Amino acid sequence: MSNSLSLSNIAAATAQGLVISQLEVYLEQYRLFYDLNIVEGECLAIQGRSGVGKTTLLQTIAGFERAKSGAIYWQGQNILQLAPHERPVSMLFQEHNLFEHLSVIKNLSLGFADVLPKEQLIKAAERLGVYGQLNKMPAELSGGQRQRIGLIRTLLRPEPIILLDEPFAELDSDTRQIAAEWTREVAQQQGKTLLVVTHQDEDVERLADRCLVLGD
Ligand SMILES: Nc1ncnc2c1ncn2[C@@H]1O[C@H](COP(=O)(O)OP(=O)(O)OP(=O)(O)O)[C@@H](O)[C@H]1O
Repeated sequence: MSNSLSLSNIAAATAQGLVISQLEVYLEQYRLFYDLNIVEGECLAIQGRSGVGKTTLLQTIAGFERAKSGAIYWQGQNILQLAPHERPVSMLFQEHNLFEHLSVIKNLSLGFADVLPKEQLIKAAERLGVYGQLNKMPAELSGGQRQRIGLIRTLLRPEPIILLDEPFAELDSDTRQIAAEWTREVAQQQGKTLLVVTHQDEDVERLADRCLVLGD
């Protein structure tokens, strides 16, 4: 099943009265207000000036910041009271994504309760140019290599909602394109619902079904 729903598909389905599964976010946090709906399987890019509240939105959906008030519905259930590890969410932060005392491959295996999707991990590492780093410690990696390892782990974990906070910021333009296209492909194949904070319009074009520009 392809979960890459175009907006026209969504409009058509809605017109036919079909129930569309959504992530619904109604939040008050600090002095910020959020009201957004994201269809399951959609990729939403989030932009806006520095300080407008992009990271706060992702951190609150993931449960790392406690909302002042509101609700977050996923498939009809309010997940706002759940602890971060209980939420159906996998998040890539701007930094601090790897455990320093664990090798890269051990970092990658975190979050897989059953079997590590080793073949998938190796394919991803090859595609993103970090295969040679798998047996190293995080301290031996460059910022861009760390970012790609974090991206692979975040995308391949089983949670259906993926939050990426400036995931390509440390990558050169060629690697950025490869990483964005890989992200899009995996998200589509696995039916992930993706929220991506980015300052780059090219990421929006490569990845997103829709772009939300947060304003004051
Ligand atoms: N713990 C906190 N307590 C009070 N206000 C906070 C806290 N954390 C963030 N804020 C405020 O929330 C607002 C949004 O910050 P946030 O980091 O989400 O912005 P952003 O859009 O992600 O910025 P950038 O593009 O620079 O990363 C800012 O005005 C910030 O001062």
